[in-house]
Amino acid sequence: MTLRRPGEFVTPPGRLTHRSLLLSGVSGPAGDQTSFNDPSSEAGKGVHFVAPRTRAGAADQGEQRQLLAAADVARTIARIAHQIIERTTPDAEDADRVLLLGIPSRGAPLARRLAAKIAEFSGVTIPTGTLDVTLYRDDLRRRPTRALESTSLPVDGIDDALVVLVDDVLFSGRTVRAALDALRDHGRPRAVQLAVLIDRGHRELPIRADYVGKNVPTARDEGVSVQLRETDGTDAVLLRRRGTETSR
Ligand SMILES: O=P(O)(O)OC[C@H]1O[C@H](OP(=O)(O)OP(=O)(O)O)[C@H](O)[C@@H]1O
Ligand SMILES: O=c1cc[nH]c(=O)[nH]1
Repeated sequence: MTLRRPGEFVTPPGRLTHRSLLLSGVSGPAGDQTSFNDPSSEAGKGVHFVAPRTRAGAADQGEQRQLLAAADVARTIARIAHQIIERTTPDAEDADRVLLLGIPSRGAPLARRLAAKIAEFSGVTIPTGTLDVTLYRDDLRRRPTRALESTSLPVDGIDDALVVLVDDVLFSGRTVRAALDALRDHGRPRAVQLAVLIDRGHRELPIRADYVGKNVPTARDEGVSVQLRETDGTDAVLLRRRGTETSR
């Protein structure tokens, strides 16, 4: 673990090999429409379940199909940013301390982009960070050689904050489940919300997102690939044939 700025803890990628190291090292002081899964919100209705696609869907026409182009990705991120502002009112006097924590790898740049848009639209700068969930995954025995990513929490920690977890794709829900376990080792947020660019359905756990950029009905053997400038050199979302029936 290294200390970047006072109070900011960073677990370097690839350095930790055991969950106990993480625990001792970072327990610090501390559809087609964007949907908003507020149970009280009209906009959220109908987005909690995504019907499975049949195999005769668009991905059958080739090995991959573009679901979102760069401009669509930008618009979708801007829409989610507006929804986070609407729901968390970060500019209100009595607002919760809101934090955006990206789940590596692509959740991290997404969180930063959301924060930039929120600052642009509301004038409020929301602290961002990253949360590595690798050692909290429930498939470590099946895939023991995953590289560790970095955890970098805002200087004031996560206690009593409204933490918005950010990820690119929501599928089985197991990554988010791991993220909730990881969070618990860093503090006790007042509440945790989830923002994802793509919800492709096929949940295996009772988890849903509060902010969804795009619901994409998929077959289980398809794959959604989010590409971002920061990690892939370009912005796009692709639907790919995957050839496996199992989740990761
Ligand atoms: O809901 P789930 O079934 O857990 O799937 C969603 C996760 O899968 C991908 O991550 P992956 O583990 O492939 O790593 P990556 O972010 O480095 O691509 C994606 O970025 C999500 O984090
Ligand atoms: O299709 C999928 C499933 C999980 N994670 C992804 O990034 N894509």
